[in-house]
Amino acid sequence: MTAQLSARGDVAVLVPAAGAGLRLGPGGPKALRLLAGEPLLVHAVRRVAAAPSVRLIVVAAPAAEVEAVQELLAPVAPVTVVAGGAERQESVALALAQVPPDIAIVLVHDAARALTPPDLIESVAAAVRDGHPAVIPALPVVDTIKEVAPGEIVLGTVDRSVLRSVQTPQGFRHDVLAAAHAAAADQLTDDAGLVEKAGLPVICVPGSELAMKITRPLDLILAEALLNLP
Ligand SMILES: Nc1ccn([C@@H]2O[C@H](COP(=O)(O)OP(=O)(O)OP(=O)(O)O)[C@@H](O)[C@H]2O)c(=O)n1
Ligand SMILES: C[C@](O)(CO)[C@H](O)COP(=O)(O)O
Repeated sequence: MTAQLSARGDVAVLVPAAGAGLRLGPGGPKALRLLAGEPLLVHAVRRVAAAPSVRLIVVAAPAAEVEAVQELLAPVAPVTVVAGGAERQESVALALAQVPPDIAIVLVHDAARALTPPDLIESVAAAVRDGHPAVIPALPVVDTIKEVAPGEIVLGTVDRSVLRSVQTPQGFRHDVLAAAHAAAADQLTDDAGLVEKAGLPVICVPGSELAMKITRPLDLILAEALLNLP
């Protein structure tokens, strides 16, 4: 059954899904790879659509797959699909252009974080609603981190107590995200980085292990196990 989005919601969620998935290995665009018989993008969008604050979902699909993705998602939720760009940041900018000015909060997600629970989406949106211009879900770093020089020469050990592993969805005041993208000079790996460069505060809220990014082949096996959790 197609989910209904809330007409009174104040949140748009952008779902960049145009990546090749090179680290996952051969098998086509990552967002269309199957997890328990369904594409990762379907898992991701179903969970986004289940978050009560969401009024609009915009997916950036691989350019050759726009129509296929529209058909794939039609039974899942009402979704706007655009062609993505060569880099994640470009895909986000192309999706952001579809968000009307009356939507106050924009969340930027990854199709690759297919099992992200709706309550994480709500907690990020709530922190933006509470007055934070930029909010990112994050987890403590569990490994010891070394800084290395070329040749894998260890230069030193980084104090991991001040490090966080950052997830999506990352939430922003709409005007803040739009200005950050308009001013972007480099391709960064996340949207909060653009806001940091603009000198605005970014805060972390607790992330979720379920919001893991499916990146390498073992991640698909882990995700399948997570899906089967009671
Ligand atoms: N040009 C791009 C590159 C990435 N993404 C999306 O950004 C998210 C996070 O990127 P990542 O997990 O790195 O995906 P890929 O770029 O596909 O992976 P890889 O780097 O292994 O090729 C994914 O949902 C991916 O589809 C995108 O929309 N457009
Ligand atoms: C946005 C992100 O998921 C936050 O951790 C991450 O930066 C995406 O990086 P990738 O190299 O495109 O996977």
